[in-house]
Amino acid sequence: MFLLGTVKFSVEPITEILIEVVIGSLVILVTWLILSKKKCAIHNPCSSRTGMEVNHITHRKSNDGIGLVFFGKGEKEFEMDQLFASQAEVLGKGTFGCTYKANLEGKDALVIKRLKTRPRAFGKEKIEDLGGMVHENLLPLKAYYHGEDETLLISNYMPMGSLSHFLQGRTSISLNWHVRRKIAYGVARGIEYLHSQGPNVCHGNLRSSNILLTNSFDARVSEFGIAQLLPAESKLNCIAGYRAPELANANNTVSQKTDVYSFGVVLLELLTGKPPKHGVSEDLPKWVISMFQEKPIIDVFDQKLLTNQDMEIEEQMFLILQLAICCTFQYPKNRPSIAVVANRIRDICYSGSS
Ligand SMILES: Nc1ncnc2c1ncn2[C@@H]1O[C@H](COP(=O)(O)OP(=O)(O)OP(=O)(O)O)[C@@H](O)[C@H]1O
Repeated sequence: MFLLGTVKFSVEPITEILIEVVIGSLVILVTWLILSKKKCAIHNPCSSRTGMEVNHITHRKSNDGIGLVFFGKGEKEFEMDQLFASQAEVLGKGTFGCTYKANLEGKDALVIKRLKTRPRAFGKEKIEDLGGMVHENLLPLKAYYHGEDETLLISNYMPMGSLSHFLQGRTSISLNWHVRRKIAYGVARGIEYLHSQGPNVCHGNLRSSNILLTNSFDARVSEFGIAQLLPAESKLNCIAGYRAPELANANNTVSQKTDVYSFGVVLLELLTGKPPKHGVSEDLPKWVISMFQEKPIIDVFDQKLLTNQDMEIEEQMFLILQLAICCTFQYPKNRPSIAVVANRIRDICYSGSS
């Protein structure tokens, strides 16, 4: 059980830790009781265990180190002139700069992120590291442009849009539990892959608008690692609602544990259907805990998930809720690693018959 190994006492306020330990112990007990009834045949919903593509990435660099650089094995698909001449629409202004959709004639649409700050020294090498990260649950970088005045990151446009687009009701499609748990597991595996690249590698800005969906509702996490390209921005990132409490301290920066916190908030969004900032000031994790004290647990869940009265689904939702609470524990050392989280989601959701 993941929690026992991570809980340690220290000089921090003892009451806060005691609350986390009590919640954690309950999680362990209930999880053990429920899962001990289940069989262990694992049905992995994804094609491969690791999700890593077998193709090794080959970087194609411009000769002078400045200009357009493509990742992968494909041919150079376009020139900068074509990109600048294309029809572009603004998708939004995010933490790291403006994002455009570019329609090039006869080609699939592209997304271009124009970084508002120039990456620090060695930024190009770091972008190339990001371009080498390939996993089926990450949206790969297709190319980047590093010019005299600006840096652009280029990826494929995902027509289905983001998870937040679906959860915040901007479409009439309502995601059922099977889709939501697949997204949760996919995101966990994508982040697990990122974290496996080194102890300091993290996403740094995980949120539901950075989880893009394929036509079959598979998750592709975007914007990974940009926070670490632009360290000056890393304080600003992780917008309110997804930001782990320790980032309030000016000495702390994003880390694998702050990713786990943000992932816990995404899990809560999937379970409750509510935005990460619930009400005027209340964070979703706090709202969920306050609901425990006042109402039956079932009232926490998105009512759209409760229409079938399926006991097995409700049991899974309950267990994933407990996991989300562990991910959003106040103290980073009490949070599980993302690898443990991914395994728990697999055990909870895919170890039975469904
Ligand atoms: N490759 C993509 N395909 C489709 N939509 C995308 C793609 N990349 C980003 N978007 C969408 O474009 C919008 C603007 O993205 P942008 O990254 O600028 O802002 P954000 O994700 O809201 O904020 P932040 O950059 O702080 O994470 C978001 O709604 C996002 O979901």
